Amino acid sequence: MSHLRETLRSIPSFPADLPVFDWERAPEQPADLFAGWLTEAVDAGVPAPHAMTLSTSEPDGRVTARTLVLKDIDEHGWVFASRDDSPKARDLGANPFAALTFFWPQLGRQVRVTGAARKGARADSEEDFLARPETSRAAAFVGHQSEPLDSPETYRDALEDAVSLVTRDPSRVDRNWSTWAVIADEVEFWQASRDRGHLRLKYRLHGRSWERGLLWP
Ligand SMILES: Cc1cc2nc3c(=O)[nH]c(=O)nc-3n(C[C@H](O)[C@H](O)[C@H](O)COP(=O)(O)O)c2cc1C
Repeated sequence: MSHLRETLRSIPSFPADLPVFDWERAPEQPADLFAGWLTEAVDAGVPAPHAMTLSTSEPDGRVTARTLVLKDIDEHGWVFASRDDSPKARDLGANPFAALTFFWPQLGRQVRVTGAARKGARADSEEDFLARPETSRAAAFVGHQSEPLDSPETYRDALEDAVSLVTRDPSRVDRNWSTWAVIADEVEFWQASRDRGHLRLKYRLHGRSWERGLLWP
């Protein structure tokens, strides 16, 4: 057996002490259960508990995924922000369906959110942009996200120019920055159990109300 395979087999996926998921008393709205689990992840000290995997599909059906941070859950859904000229935004322009995956290992929990992503109002995108730290705003102004780069120096020079732009004009907004909301039609909560009696509770939107039921783990 290779050393790597041996190492991988020896790693436990979850700690011994896990919360018990009282699924029968789960709230009617998946967003409420999600907010509770996210708060517990924050309280448990899970690093970057707001980090999530966003999966999209390219026009030819190839699937791509990357990590983003969750910005909010509002009346539309699970909100993230990115550039309009990024590959993910192009994917969503061609096929709005997306999936978000959260994993909070210390609690043995995974949440999967699926639905169509819709671009937020311009005012929301501008508000989100201006709430970002100065260096993040500057990085956005650099642009070219995901395009080939010839050297780190080229990027650093462009970033330096963008930092001075932001310093000179702190209220300047990048019109290419947008928020998006994944309007969930399915949300699945997965709770690990030490004795492998894992629980999966799936919410499905039927018309305007959510139905929920267990899935075989
Ligand atoms: C922890 C973490 C958080 C990130 N948050 C964001 C984000 O909120 N928005 C964003 O555009 N990219 C974010 N990124 C970078 C993306 O993962 C990705 O590299 C970038 O958006 C380009 O993706 P694309 O080529 O699929 O469009 C984050 C990366 C990490 C590791």
